[in-house]
Amino acid sequence: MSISAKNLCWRAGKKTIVDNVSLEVARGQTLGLLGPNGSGKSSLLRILAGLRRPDDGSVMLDGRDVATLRKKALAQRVAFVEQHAATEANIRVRDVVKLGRIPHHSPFSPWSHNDDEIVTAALDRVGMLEHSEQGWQSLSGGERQRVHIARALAQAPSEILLDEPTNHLDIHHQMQLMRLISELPVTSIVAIHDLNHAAMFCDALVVMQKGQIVARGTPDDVLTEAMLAEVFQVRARIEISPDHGKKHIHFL
Ligand SMILES: Nc1ncnc2c1ncn2[C@@H]1O[C@H](COP(=O)(O)OP(=O)(O)OP(=O)(O)O)[C@@H](O)[C@H]1O
Repeated sequence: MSISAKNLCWRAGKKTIVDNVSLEVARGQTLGLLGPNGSGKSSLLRILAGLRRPDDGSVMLDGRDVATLRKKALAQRVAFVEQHAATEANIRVRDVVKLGRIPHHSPFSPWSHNDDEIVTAALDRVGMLEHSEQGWQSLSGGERQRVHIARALAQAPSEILLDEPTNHLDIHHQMQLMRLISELPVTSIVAIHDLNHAAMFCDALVVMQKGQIVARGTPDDVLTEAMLAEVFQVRARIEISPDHGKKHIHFL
């Protein structure tokens, strides 16, 4: 397995935020992480990214415990796009994306033409190449989000974790980004609220509720009217879309 977690628990005070979570994602697969607000998705992603030590359990990358990896080695393979990622300084868009190359350099390895090409390709993939020279502070919310994703791509990760990456994006860019994530030859775990996008773009889904995994499997298996009623407290009618052949949810 590319990334796996075994019996993860994380507590804040007396509250158990992530409660005995185990999961596995095969190389190149896209796992969607669903759940109501406050169900523990961001907390779980932070643990999987190695930013937070679990109180119990372990995260493995290709069978190796991340707790044994040095920070730099972890950053060379795992990229994380956080929900409220902030960049304070007013640096150019291109320089923000260049930050993604830092884990691949040492004080003795100079910036190379290859790095430039990787940064250019990452900007191009999110449609931000023409904004390369623009200052960060002048970008719109959606443009900033796309630059954060370009930075993660420039990191050339083998695993990418994204916390609600389509926040701030218009529908065209939401679709473009979800398609990009699903087509990347990279293992992806993406926290997502749009259940129709989850059906269209994810290989597998995990549903969280109160810190626990309450459903898992293919989108076809997981997205049921009963699950939506139970976990999200909404009434819905689900059909197979005649257009893309995946489940499509009509909220009632
Ligand atoms: N450091 C912390 N201390 C105390 N409680 C916390 C801490 N971090 C998160 N929580 C709580 O843990 C729960 C899960 O939060 P988390 O952000 O992981 O949920 P989420 O599923 O990502 O939610 P959303 O969909 O709203 O982004 C929430 O009730 C939150 O208030």
